[in-house]
Formats: sequence, structure tokens, C-alpha cells
Amino acid sequence: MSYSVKEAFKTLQGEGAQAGRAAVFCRFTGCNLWSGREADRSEAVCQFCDTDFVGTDGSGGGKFARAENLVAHLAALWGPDRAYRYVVFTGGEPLLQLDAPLIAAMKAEGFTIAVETNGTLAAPEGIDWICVSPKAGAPFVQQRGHELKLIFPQAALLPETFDTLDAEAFTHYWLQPMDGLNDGGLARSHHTAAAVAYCQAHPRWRLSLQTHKMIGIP
Ligand SMILES: C[S@@+](CC[C@H](N)C(=O)[O-])C[C@H]1O[C@@H](n2cnc3c(N)ncnc32)[C@H](O)[C@@H]1O
Ligand SMILES: Nc1nc2[nH]cc(C(=O)O)c2c(=O)[nH]1
Ligand code: SF4
Ligand SMILES: [Mg+2]
Repeated sequence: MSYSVKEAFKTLQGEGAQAGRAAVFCRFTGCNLWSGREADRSEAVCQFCDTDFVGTDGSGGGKFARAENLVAHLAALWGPDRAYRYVVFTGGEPLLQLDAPLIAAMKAEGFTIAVETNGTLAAPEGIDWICVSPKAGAPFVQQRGHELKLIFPQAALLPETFDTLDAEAFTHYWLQPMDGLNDGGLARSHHTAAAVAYCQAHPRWRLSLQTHKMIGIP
């Protein structure tokens, strides 16, 4: 199949247990919980998205007819050194496009593969690091992974919802404060204080900060 990519870039993973790790990010076009158009946001299942995933016009974006073409592009963004190669597939919703041929071709190039998913679709085999960020009002299908990263607060999806998961379901449980849109960080600071209080009272949960936003990298 062909792949539509909004943008692709080398940066550091900003969030969760792999924060600080060099990574090539591949941001796929499109999501199943929002069209990405501002006019549709108030009607969307997921209304707090901080990301533009419409089109293929971002830096390093484009349409790729074959997995090998996209892999060559991502490998070039990493550079020639094959050590520690790490790719994060995100979006939009990456599991709408990430498939077995792309996973196999990335592995052949020496990449460890991570995914950031909303959990509404089952992950294919072969992904090395699965981060699930479930959304209120959306199906929670992918109930296994390496980290569960709940954006906090979501009135209709409380952290307590996940108390019934067995201990092996996820290795790490994160609360990530919900960032506001163009409010100078006001909402995020309120949500951070609430998340800190929740983690203190419920120590299964740890605080995940969007460190890339703090230091001004993509
Ligand atoms: C843009 S999403 C793309 C991947 C996938 N669709 C998902 O939702 O997990 C990447 C990460 O950013 C998180 N995120 C999106 N909007 C956010 C916001 N306003 N504040 C904090 N985290 C946010 C998502 O929950 C997810 O963990
Ligand atoms: N640096 C950096 N880390 C991230 N972790 C998850 C991100 C995402 O948008 O999926 C993201 C992102 O956009 N940038
Ligand atoms: S599911 Fe992810 S990409 Fe889709 S709208 Fe929500 S945060 Fe954005
Ligand atoms: Mg992001």
C-alpha cells in the first residue's frame, strides 16, 4: 500500500519512558477520531489534539508509493550510523497505515520501532515499543503495551478506569497534563497541578511532561 506522511523529522522523544532518546518521527496523515479541520473539532470524538496531521505538506512529508521508499527517507533523516536507530510512528493515528511490509523494511534497516497510538485499533506484530493513549468515548482495543499515557484530565475517562487491567497489561502508567490551545500554557499549568496531586495520591501513576515543548524542539 502507499503511505501519506504529514511530516518526518529527527528529534528527541519528548514524552513517556523513552523521553530524551534520539528518534526519527514519522507523522502519518489522518486520524479516525478527528478530521483535523478546526471547524470539526467541537464535534470530534477527540477534541484536545495539539497536532496538525492534515495533508502531506509538512517538513519531510510526502506520499510514498512503497514501504522501501518511506524507509529510505526515514533512514536518511537518521543518518548513516546504524547504532541506536529509533523511529516513532505517530500521527494522526499511525495504526491506520503502519503495516507488516513497513515494519519489516524498517527492521531490515536496523530500526527499533515505536508507535504512539490512540488504542482504537489492534497493533500489528513486530512493534518494539507501544504507547497507548486512550481517548474518552473511543473504543479501547489495544489493551496491551509498554506504556499507557492518559491525557489528564478527561472528565469521561478517569484513571480509575484502568485499575481493572491486570499488572502485565502495561509496564508504565503515565498521566500527561492536557495542553490547551493558544492560551499561553494556562490550562496546562492547571492540569499539571491536578496530575501532580493525582500521582501523589495514586502512586501507580507517574507524571509525563511534554519536554520537547519546554525546550523548543519539534
Ligand atoms: C498527536 S497524538 C498522535 C498519536 C495518536 N493519535 C494518539 O492520540 O495517541 C500524540 C500524543 O500526543 C498526545 N496529545 C494530543 N493532544 C494533546 C494535548 N493537548 N495535551 C497533551 N498531550 C496531547 C496524545 O494523547 C498522544 O499521546
Ligand atoms: N519531541 C516529540 N516527542 C513526542 N512524543 C510524542 C509526540 C507525538 O506527537 O506523537 C511527540 C512530538 O511531536 N515531539
Ligand atoms: S487521537 Fe491522537 S491524532 Fe487523533 S485527534 Fe486525538 S490526539 Fe490527535
Ligand atoms: Mg506531539
